[in-house]
Amino acid sequence: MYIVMVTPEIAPVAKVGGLADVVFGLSRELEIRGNSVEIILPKYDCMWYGEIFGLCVDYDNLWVPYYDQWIHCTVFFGFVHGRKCYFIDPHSDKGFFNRGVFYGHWDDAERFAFFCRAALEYMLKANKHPDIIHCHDWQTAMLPVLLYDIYANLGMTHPRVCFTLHNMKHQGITGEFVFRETGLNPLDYFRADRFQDDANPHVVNLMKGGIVYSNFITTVSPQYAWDIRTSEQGFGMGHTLYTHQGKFGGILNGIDYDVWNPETDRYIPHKYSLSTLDDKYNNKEALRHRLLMRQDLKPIICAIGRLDHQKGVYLIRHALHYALANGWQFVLLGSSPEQAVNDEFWRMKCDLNDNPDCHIELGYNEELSHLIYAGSDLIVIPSLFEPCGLTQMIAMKYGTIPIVRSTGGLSNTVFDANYSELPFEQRNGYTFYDPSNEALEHAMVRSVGLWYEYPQQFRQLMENAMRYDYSWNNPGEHYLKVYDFIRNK
Ligand SMILES: Nc1ncnc2c1ncn2[C@@H]1O[C@H](COP(=O)(O)OP(=O)(O)O[C@H]2O[C@H](CO)[C@@H](O)[C@H](O)[C@H]2O)[C@@H](O)[C@H]1O
Repeated sequence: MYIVMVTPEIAPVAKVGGLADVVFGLSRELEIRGNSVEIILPKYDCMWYGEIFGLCVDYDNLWVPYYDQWIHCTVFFGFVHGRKCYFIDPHSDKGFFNRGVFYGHWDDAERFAFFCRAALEYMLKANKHPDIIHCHDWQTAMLPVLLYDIYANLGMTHPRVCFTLHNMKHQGITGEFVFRETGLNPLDYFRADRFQDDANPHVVNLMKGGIVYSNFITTVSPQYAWDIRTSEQGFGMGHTLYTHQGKFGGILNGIDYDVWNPETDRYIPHKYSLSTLDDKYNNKEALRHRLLMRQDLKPIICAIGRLDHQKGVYLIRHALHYALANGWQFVLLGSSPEQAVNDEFWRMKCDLNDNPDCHIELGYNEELSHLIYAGSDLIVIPSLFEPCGLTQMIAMKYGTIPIVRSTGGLSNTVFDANYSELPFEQRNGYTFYDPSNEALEHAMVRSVGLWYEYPQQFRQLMENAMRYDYSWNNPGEHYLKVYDFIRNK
């Protein structure tokens, strides 16, 4: 099958969050299974160019409609760790993708609507007729309607569109100008059953339009698929998803075991596996050494991720203080797009600077994250909502036990050591439900209690976690079934 991914991110060159990992890992898996996969994304000025190989011009004369003008674009080609990527570079004084950051500008909707039109124009001109176009999140949600309204009439009748929702919190709320910008008639699309937002009839909801016009919609775990249809976690999209539920389903993400594997990880000093698990503790020593923490008989609890409200920032903060108050160790790696949250954690970092049981690293550091996954005993993930979550799956591969709030994908992947109905061999972590300090403390006490009092059982739990297969193998198969299903329609 010939698949084109249209995406705002791909790891590691253009990564803000887990979406980037998913696009990379899924593309790789699909290729391993004999499919042809190409990836189209914007050519951001802030990409990590050192990881793009053989970057060269693929198509220099692409003219993309924009209101009543045309914008000249150049399309570059390059390999990102073996994946075939096409980067669209618009030459406009608006500097669409030359802003030094990926997102966060007032005209984000306009920038990405343009990207959708440019991606289709490029496929048309370069004579690419994929079986499947796979779009990711609101940034690419204009593509299916543009395909249907404009490009099908120009001969692109073959491709079917799969649209994956990674996070319902960001839906691309904007004004009706995006239709005029991309060559669509607002009267046709600014309607209640199409792009009009359900809560505010005066605004356009790009994600909603993507749902209406795609052939199939997926989200990144079965539980989240349920949550967003039936609860406030849908951020107002429940009704639309209910209406389109016949073409909607949840497929659990995978992680890329080529990147996340303690047996081969180039970023950790001591490789290990199930049979050499003792070597994990050398990484614990190395982590403490690197972060100037004290070597002692204490568990290390870590937290890794975006410090976004979604991730339960107040619970992360509490976990840190609670761990230190009990004489355990804590390592935090994270960053926030919000200045106030960053400032708060900087203050905490300064206050705890001399504490030998704690390290706070603010910013994005891929390499350090590997050592933290390998060197920690436990990872805390108290998310208020979590579409899938990759960090718990990565941690388990490294024998690091997750303590999670049971929501979305976390509840599909982490099974409580004490309370799960599964046999002990299938239990792999600790869960709690109530988003309160007390519920979190209870789960932390249970996990650390086992670590101190019953090390053999704790080790058994680590082995259980490491045995789980959260690779792209199963999800890859599921996505191919979805593609086949819509291709034959
Ligand atoms: N400061 C930092 N330094 C280094 N590495 C860092 C880091 N902060 C985060 N990371 C890494 O980024 C990834 C984050 O994965 P998440 O699942 O938490 O993604 P996120 O919430 O962004 O994405 C959304 O999309 C993904 C993919 O669908 C869903 O799993 C998720 O639930 C949804 O919210 C992990 O690989 C983690 O190690």
